Amino acid sequence: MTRNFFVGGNWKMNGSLSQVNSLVEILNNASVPSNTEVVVAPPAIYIDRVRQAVKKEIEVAAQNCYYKASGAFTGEISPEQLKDMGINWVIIGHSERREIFGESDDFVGAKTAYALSAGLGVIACIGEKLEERESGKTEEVCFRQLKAIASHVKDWTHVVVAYEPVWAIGTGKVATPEQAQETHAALRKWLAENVSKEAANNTRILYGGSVNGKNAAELGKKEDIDGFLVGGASLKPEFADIIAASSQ
Ligand SMILES: O=C[C@H](O)COP(=O)(O)O
Repeated sequence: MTRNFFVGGNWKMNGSLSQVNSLVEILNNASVPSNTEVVVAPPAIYIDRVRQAVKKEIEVAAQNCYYKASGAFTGEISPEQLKDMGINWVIIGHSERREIFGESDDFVGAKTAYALSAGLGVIACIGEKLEERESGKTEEVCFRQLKAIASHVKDWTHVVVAYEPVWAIGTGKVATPEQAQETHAALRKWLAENVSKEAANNTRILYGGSVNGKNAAELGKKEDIDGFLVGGASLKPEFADIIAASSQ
């Protein structure tokens, strides 16, 4: 099974209207290899503008959503509303949502299942903190987070897993290709043993954490690294190099 490469750009809470327009221009000029899916996640207020302005080869994602269709949930956006606006992807369970906004493993699992049932593809994020890696708990933490998703989600066809070690996010401390590969392989083995062989073979596992135009190609060569979830560098022209790296 060939897993198509997947490059996600998570803009987080960055950008102004004029910066968003410049980023769209960069994206529209970027060449997207035929084996690569590119999905960018602007702040919610700019999602529709980006969707309308960006070329069709590039999809747009939300950075978060809730797990109800509608109702008194101030500040939230439903998966149904995203679909209504032509959005087909959402990022769920980013470590910033988990850490800053207190999202639990179970909440992340429930939101993932609901978003899938509404027809969205989900980029489901997992990853360990520095102290967890240093105490040898990387796999334990990642497996716990995956298990919470698997307890809600049976069909993984539209799930993309993003492994983002928290210590590598926004720090410039990228995991080495070997470190990332080791964890990705363990995650795939976990999927084979706990979900299905099909899910293990087909599910894209992205690496996220200080990916840039220089390190992307080496990381992307590793067998179990199927793409990236990029933060800071997705706000720069070098994002086009990261997209291109997938074909090297
Ligand atoms: O969602 C993206 C990750 O948090 C990675 O962010 P970064 O590339 O700025 O380290």
